[in-house]
Amino acid sequence: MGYDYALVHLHYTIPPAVALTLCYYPLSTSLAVYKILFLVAIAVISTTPWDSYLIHTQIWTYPPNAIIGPTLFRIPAEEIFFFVIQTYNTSLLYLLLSKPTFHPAYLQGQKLLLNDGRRLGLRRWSGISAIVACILAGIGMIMKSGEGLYMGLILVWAGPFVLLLWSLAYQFIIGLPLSSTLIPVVLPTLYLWIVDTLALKRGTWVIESETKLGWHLWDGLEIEEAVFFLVTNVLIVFGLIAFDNAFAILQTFPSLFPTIPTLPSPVLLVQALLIRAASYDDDRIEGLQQALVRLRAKSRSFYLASGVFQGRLRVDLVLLYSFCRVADDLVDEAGSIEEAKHWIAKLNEYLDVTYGKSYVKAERREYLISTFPTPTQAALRLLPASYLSPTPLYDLLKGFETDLHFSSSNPFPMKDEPTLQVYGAQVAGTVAESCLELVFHHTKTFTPESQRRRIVQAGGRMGIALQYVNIARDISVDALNRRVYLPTTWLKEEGMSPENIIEDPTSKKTEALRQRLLDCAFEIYDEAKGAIEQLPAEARGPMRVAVESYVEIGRVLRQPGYKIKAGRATVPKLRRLRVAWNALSHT
Ligand SMILES: CC(C)=CCC/C(C)=C/CC/C(C)=C/CC/C(C)=C/[C@@H]1[C@@H](COP(=O)(O)OP(=O)(O)O)[C@]1(C)CC/C=C(\C)CC/C=C(\C)CCC=C(C)C
Repeated sequence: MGYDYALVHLHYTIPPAVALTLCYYPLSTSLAVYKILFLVAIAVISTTPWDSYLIHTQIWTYPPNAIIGPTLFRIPAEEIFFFVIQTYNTSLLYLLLSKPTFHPAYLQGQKLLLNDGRRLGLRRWSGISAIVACILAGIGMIMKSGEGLYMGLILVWAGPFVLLLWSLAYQFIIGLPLSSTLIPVVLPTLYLWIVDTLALKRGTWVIESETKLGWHLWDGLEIEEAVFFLVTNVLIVFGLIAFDNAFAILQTFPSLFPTIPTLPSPVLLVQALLIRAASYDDDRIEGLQQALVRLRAKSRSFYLASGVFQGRLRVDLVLLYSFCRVADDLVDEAGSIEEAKHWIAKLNEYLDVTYGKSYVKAERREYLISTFPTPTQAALRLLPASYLSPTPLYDLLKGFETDLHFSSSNPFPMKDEPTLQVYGAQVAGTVAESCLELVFHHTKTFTPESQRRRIVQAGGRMGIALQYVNIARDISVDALNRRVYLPTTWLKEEGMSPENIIEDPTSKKTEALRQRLLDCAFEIYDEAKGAIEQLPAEARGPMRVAVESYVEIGRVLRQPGYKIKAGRATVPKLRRLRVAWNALSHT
């Protein structure tokens, strides 16, 4: 009996497990726990017979003075623990690195396959050929026995699993960012190579000389060990990618899978993976890709927050953002007030079509194509209207109409704070209400009607707070467009007029008014934030991140001596990450 192998765990595998757990804990979800348990179970079940055979045939031995004693099918308890902890560590690293990835945007439908099909097909078959070649080489080594035996056994054991996962999920394996594919394989592999070198040198485990090739990757690291750790990490990461690929299919196509369980069964996951790409809704995939690009380009705060929402709620929030953004841009970027009015009228008509007031639903698509510019069509078409009530959306358009007053007979419509509140409620309170409708639709927890009403009311108030932050941030940018959202009554109190702001949006008096607006924003925020804790548990943390990452812009603006650079206040990336972390860790 000895503690050498146990000490390897104590020194090298448990510390990274603790560190990764602490990092991932605030981001963890029941789906993530399910994925890890699923993978650990497969790792233990698939490795045990193979490892037991290696020990039985003495290809691989453990000196009795290096292990504590208990075994399962001759495998020391420390070794079984290795299967578990390696799978756990690599999985956590993958989950951490792939958290921001919006998997539905990486699906490849028929249209995309037609464009890129040859290149993809070539890569697919190259992968299959390489894996099959490794398996055949492994069979050859086993048949020859002798020095290639251990390498042959590794290739023949791991090869079919890699082949299966590659065949099912090669599009994702090729298409996902390298941070979700290469890095979670390379980092743990390098680390385990170093640990293995130390363990082999100390004699914690021994590879018999007659059944190994005798090649070394570096001094003390046998090639078989290097390949073993590489392929096991490849298997773990490919397994997780295949899971995410299947879940992305379930999440993206309500027409194929009208409802999905929070924890999909392995059978459902395989069913999803086996669906032919020809049955995917190409337009939906393309629309989701565009929505993601729009969100990433236009809102750092909501892009960051979108990463912590899950499943179909995340998909629909991204689509709602895209709809609101496109509608806002159509009006804001119009060349004249007439054109802006035209777009508001068309958007109103589009809502009529969508909600079936004056047209039959089949005409919706036709109306869209004949009315709106091509780049905006997918965002408008993919609005998740069946779960959203129309009133907040019509009210949002009313808010856009208020913006048109700035260049008409009433150039400064924000005469006092109540008027500003109404405007805030229209352009942002409505958005909050729509977001909350999606939350209630997509979460399982039952929220009584009276509680929903209270939450929606507080959400509306929070929307106003965020809109105030938005206005406080954009005083200079808005002044360039001859827009002053600061209430005229406040300006009068300072002996100013809206024109003074347009002439000099950076004066001391303007700064004081910015702080006054922020004070109001924070007062409303303080009053409304408690309602987030009444939301279904699975939406609370993500909603805190969405709200806090936007409110942080206001905190930056309130810092004494803060100077706005390049026209707009921004929150540095690390600070945004810290805000998200704190929002998720909040209990
Ligand atoms: C996580 C995720 C993807 C969320 C999506 C949120 C969403 C749908 C946002 C839509 C934003 C948008 C383009 C609206 C059009 C009107 C508008 C411009 C509103 C202003 C947003 C500012 O965005 P941005 O800075 O990009 O705009 P400009 O560049 O200045 O044009 C607003 C400030 C409104 C944002 C308000 C919300 C998202 C509501 C937030 C409140 C909740 C979700 C409720 C919180 C819940 C409780 C219970 C308190």
